[in-house]
Amino acid sequence: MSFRSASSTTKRPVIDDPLTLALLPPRHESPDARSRRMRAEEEAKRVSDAIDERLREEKAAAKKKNVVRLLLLGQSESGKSTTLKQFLLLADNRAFAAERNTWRLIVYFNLVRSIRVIVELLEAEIAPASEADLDYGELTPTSRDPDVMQHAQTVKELRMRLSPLLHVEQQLISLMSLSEEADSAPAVRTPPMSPPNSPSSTSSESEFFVRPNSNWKRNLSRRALRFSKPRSPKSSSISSQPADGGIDWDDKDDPGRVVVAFADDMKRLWEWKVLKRVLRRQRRRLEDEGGFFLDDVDRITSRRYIPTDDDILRARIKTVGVTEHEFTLNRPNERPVDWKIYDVGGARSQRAVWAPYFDDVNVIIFLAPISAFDEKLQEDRRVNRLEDSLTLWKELFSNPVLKEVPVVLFLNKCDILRAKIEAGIQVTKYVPSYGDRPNQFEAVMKYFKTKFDSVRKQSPVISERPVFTHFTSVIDTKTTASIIGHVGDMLIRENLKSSKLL
Ligand SMILES: Nc1nc2c(ncn2[C@@H]2O[C@H](COP(=O)(O)OP(=O)(O)OP(=O)(O)O)[C@@H](O)[C@H]2O)c(=O)[nH]1
Ligand SMILES: [Mg+2]
Repeated sequence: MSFRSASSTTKRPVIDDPLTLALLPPRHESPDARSRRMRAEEEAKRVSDAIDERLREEKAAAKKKNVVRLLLLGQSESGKSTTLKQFLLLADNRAFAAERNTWRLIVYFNLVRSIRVIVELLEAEIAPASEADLDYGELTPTSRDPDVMQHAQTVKELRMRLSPLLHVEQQLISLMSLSEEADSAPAVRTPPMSPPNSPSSTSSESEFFVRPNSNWKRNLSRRALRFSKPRSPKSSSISSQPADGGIDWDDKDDPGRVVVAFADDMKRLWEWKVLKRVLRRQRRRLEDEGGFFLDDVDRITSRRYIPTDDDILRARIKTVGVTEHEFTLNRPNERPVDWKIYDVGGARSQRAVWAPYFDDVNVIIFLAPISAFDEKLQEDRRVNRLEDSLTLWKELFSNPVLKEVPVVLFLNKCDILRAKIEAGIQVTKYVPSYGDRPNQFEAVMKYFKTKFDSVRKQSPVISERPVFTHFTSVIDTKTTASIIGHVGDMLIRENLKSSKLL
């Protein structure tokens, strides 16, 4: 809305439009009258501009009011993107239908990466002692497992034999990178985060990521379907690719062909007792790590493999930057609610971008993977992952902007926590304050919750603000759907209390 003043000129233009004429200044206007008129017009313009501004603000507020804006926070691999996938599935149970062929490639990528991690673990075990391995007290190499050392030649041959399979990882990275370059946002591999001499700084420490909103999935899917390019009339009648994707047996470049060809090698390697010994020695539980598919080799290497929803939830691709997703959730007997979810990267280098979202969201889900009590941060091998989660949680509660924002805490990866406890891992060894409490799943869960509760209670800013805590395993669709329902109910209750939300 704006008022326009017609300019007063001494010489009146010849105008035959009646409305324009009506707005012209009076014919014989005195200087006083002219300045009064000009002041009035300026005032009218000021009022008009103020109204314009208020309308803009009201429109933006109304727009915000109808949308629940949710920010997912937590360290890397805490389960943020997996939680987002659960929301998308809940909004539309066919959410992944068009993406399965893309996820097939990601599952292969995760599977082959596990093989590379294993080969590198074995190689590190048989490598000649380096300076980093020396025990400076005694000036002797740290003890090597002779049972493993006697397989040194086998390990060397293994890399040779598996090289076509290891090459698939590079092939898939190129495909994903090219997909990104198509959107002029090239993908980058994260550099190893540990100090160069750290024993754990093998190349398996670096992790591939894709940039947000770069349409990498769509492009990768298109590239995946390149494998089903138009065939000659002779071959088009009998296509060896399933209609919804899967391996194209006519294309020698389809990565699935190599993955299938190495199925037995992968299974044998995973069952190799020497490997199990190395993993035990290094206290490495690959089966608890994101994107682990070695227990499903038979299924994944079947000739017509299409990922299930569960596979997609378990597949791992690291987030960098912030991705935004909008959708509508319809719940029985409730009015539909529009959601906008911000999924951020959780690695340390990514956390600087979180704060600007704090005052623009009306709920935060913070994910803390409590199974990580015995793990170190990939970015800094000196820091325990549970400690890092608590530090982040503390920082969240010292931010005054969040006084008004309800926070939901997901103490996540409870399934892995249970598996670790059942495997006999002693919590007190990694968390000495646990003392001689029973090394039992429920007791450990409760103890970790009290730690998060006490951080909140000590917060100088928001100690009174209620926090809604859930024990979660966000790869589990059924329980996560019900927890998401509770989050929705909580928002409605909070809305009634404060009339600020929804
Ligand atoms: N077993 C199990 N796996 C989980 C759980 N939550 C997440 N995962 C897996 O852990 C891996 C990492 O999860 P993501 O959702 O990618 O983690 P993120 O927080 O988005 O990580 P960044 O993008 O690096 O910040 C994935 O392979 C998930 O399938 C859980 O509760 N249980
Ligand atoms: Mg993520």
